[in-house]
Amino acid sequence: MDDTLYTVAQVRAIEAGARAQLAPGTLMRRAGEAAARYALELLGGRRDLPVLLLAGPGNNGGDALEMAAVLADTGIDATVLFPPGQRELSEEAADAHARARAGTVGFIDMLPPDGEWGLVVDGLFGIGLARALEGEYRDLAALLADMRCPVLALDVPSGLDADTGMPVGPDGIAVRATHTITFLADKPGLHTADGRDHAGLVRVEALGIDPATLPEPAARLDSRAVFARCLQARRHGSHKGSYGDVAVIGGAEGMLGAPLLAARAALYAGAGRVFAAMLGPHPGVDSVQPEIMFRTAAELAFGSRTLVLGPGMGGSAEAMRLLAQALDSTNALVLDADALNLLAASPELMARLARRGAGAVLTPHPLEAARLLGVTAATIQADRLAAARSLAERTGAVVVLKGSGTLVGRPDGTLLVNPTGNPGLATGGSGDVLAGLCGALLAQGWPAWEAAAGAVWIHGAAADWLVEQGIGPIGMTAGELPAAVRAVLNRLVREAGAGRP
Ligand SMILES: NC(=O)C1=CN([C@@H]2O[C@H](COP(=O)(O)OP(=O)(O)OC[C@H]3O[C@@H](n4cnc5c(N)ncnc54)[C@H](O)[C@@H]3O)[C@@H](O)[C@H]2O)[C@@H](O)CC1
Ligand SMILES: [K+]
Repeated sequence: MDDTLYTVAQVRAIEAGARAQLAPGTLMRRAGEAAARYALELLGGRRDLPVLLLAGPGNNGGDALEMAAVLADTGIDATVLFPPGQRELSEEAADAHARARAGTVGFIDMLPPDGEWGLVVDGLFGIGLARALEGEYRDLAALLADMRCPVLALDVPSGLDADTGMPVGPDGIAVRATHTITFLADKPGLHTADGRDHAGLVRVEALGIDPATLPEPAARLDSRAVFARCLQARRHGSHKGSYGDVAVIGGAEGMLGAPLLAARAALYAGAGRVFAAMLGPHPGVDSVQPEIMFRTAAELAFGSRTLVLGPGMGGSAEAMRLLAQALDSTNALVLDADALNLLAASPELMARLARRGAGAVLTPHPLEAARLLGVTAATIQADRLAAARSLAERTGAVVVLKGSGTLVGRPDGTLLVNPTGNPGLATGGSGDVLAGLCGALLAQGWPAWEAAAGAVWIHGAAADWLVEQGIGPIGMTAGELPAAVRAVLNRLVREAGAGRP
């Protein structure tokens, strides 16, 4: 699977390189043909269903015109909505326009109120959108939300920034497509922030460009290939000591749930032994999961345990002392929730984190990331990739920026965008499960990068597995995730070892 993601600037450079070697209009023709093939697929091969194509003023509109001409040639009733006043077409878009006019394509300049379509195609704007959708374009984008048929976006859902996954411009809106066929290369904005909601299912169409000639991508999609080498089948001759200890440090008074969820996740993800080291009073035993060993945080010997700090930890002086001690240790660390808030409030602790070098994974949600960088959560969301990069660089840690299309970044600028998961994870405690899962993978010897990438992918895949069984997304609980994580992890290990005797 091609997992590469390119910025708009990179795509423009790839385009310029390709154009120089091809006859004029070749890329647009290929884009139109590929989109028409995909449309036929989405129509289930039926040629009796009418297709509406919205064509904008730029080359994205040119793609739509080219596509309309191809669809009409195959006998499909294709209608192009080409808003009036768009007369400054590029040469290739003008050619596409002429081809569509010469065939049986119908042209309209207003959306009929009673139109019934088998498919609607969004060819208003692609990567050339320079400001928020306004006027009739905005109205059209909004109208597409009410379509009862599939909506196929060409290249990028109109209005969406392909770099960031946010609508372009203040108060901008973007088309919500069910499918997107994106040209030349995949783009990060289709997979993070609001991107997944707007793009739907993404198909990449390389337009005949050999992927081997592409430059180093700005980011990649997270996939099992990133952590495949860590998926080891268990040896018969092993014992609990072979799989590491995880100690979850948290649970200030009244905040027992978070560390328990993290501890259960660590157990179900295969840690040899799991400790819950509580700052506040604790029950002594978890009757649901009696395998978890309770300790008072102040008395916990760190030893060589993997430490998961933060779930329900609070902001006490004791919490701060434990965090400082952990930062000064050489133990593998996951820092979550309150540990991140403490870090954000203390330049001194931040300096210790930066000094310690590798071996720490930070798992902020956008608000925690905002506190760490001293900005607002809206600023983080406005460019999640930049935020994840900047946090990883400043802290020297592997950073997991949570949210739709979770990002995993490391200090050298390498960035992953996670494609698994669903809105069922938008529930209290799912972050605690992620932290515990990541801790368990570290405890089993996975390096920080693989552990973070693996935890994020598996956590999302576990939620997807639950949804497949009718458990969520509405009402999925964090407590249901650890068993699903276990199922996914075992399946991955089985599949990685398939073929071995
Ligand atoms: N990059 C490539 O190699 C290829 C690009 N193709 C298509 O071309 C697209 C890029 O084409 P363009 O650069 O022409 O860009 P777009 O088609 O995305 O739009 C740019 C046009 O819209 C106008 N515009 C920008 N923002 C506006 C706004 N808010 N309201 C009204 N008008 C606005 C601009 O003045 C310009 O005329 C790609 O997304 C893709 O669909 C394809 O033809 C295939 C090859
Ligand atoms: K579009």
